[in-house]
Amino acid sequence: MTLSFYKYQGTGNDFVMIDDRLERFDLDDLSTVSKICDRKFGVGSDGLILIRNHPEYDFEMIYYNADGSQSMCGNGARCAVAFSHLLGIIGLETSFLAIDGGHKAKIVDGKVELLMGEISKPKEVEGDVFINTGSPHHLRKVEQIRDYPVVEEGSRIRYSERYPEGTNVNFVEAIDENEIFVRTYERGVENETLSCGTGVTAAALAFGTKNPNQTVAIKTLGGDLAVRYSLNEDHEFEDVWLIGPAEKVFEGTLELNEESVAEQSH
Ligand SMILES: N[C@H](CCC[C@H](N)C(=O)O)C(=O)O
Repeated sequence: MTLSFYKYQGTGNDFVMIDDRLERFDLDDLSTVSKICDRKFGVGSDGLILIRNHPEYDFEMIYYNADGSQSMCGNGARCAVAFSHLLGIIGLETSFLAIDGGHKAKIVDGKVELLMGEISKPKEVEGDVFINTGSPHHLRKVEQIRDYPVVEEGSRIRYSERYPEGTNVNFVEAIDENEIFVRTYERGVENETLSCGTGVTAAALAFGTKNPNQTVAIKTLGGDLAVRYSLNEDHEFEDVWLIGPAEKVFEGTLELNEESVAEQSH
């Protein structure tokens, strides 16, 4: 059975995208998800994204990390918007469904702006910070970030008893008043990724700026992102937008053995 796919990347966080509006992909077949994401035996990516129809939204995005686990993915959502535009499902604005609920997004000057969903209040954790921006993030302020042992320290925190479900771990260095550099160890990829959308959003909110209603510039190993947000009178985050590029890299076809694709009769 062959399935066509597209490869997208958003500041180096890369995804296999499948137009699954015919609902042929078996959502429970996690071994096929990991095979597709495998960088030696498959296409290779940080995650896999299915686009499906939805009665109340322009589309639904179903995201899997490379290990088959599921969560909200900010960069993946931005790539899903660009992909849905390419497929002609949407124009330049959309309202779509992800695992953490509905999101608005728009394509402006070739970048995708994503309105983030519910965000938890920052919690202090032994000198670090924890925020859930649709996926869980442990954040630590560091110096000389380029030399920081991201995988060693990131995996230690990710697998610590504090996080029975695991967490993503971000290391953040302040560049100036409104600019930070972020490196991320990602749960479900179990490695450092070149950028993490929900992670840089958490970093911007935790350490990004002293001036609310500002845009925080974020540098990552994979490229530049921005987060714009405002604070309401209770000092809660509101209108949090994640902004950045989402590029199509190539397209191809996947050879899937029969059991990887749900029978037509389902
Ligand atoms: N690995 C994350 C999901 C993907 C997050 C990241 N790729 C993003 O852009 O937000 C988790 O398991 O919570």
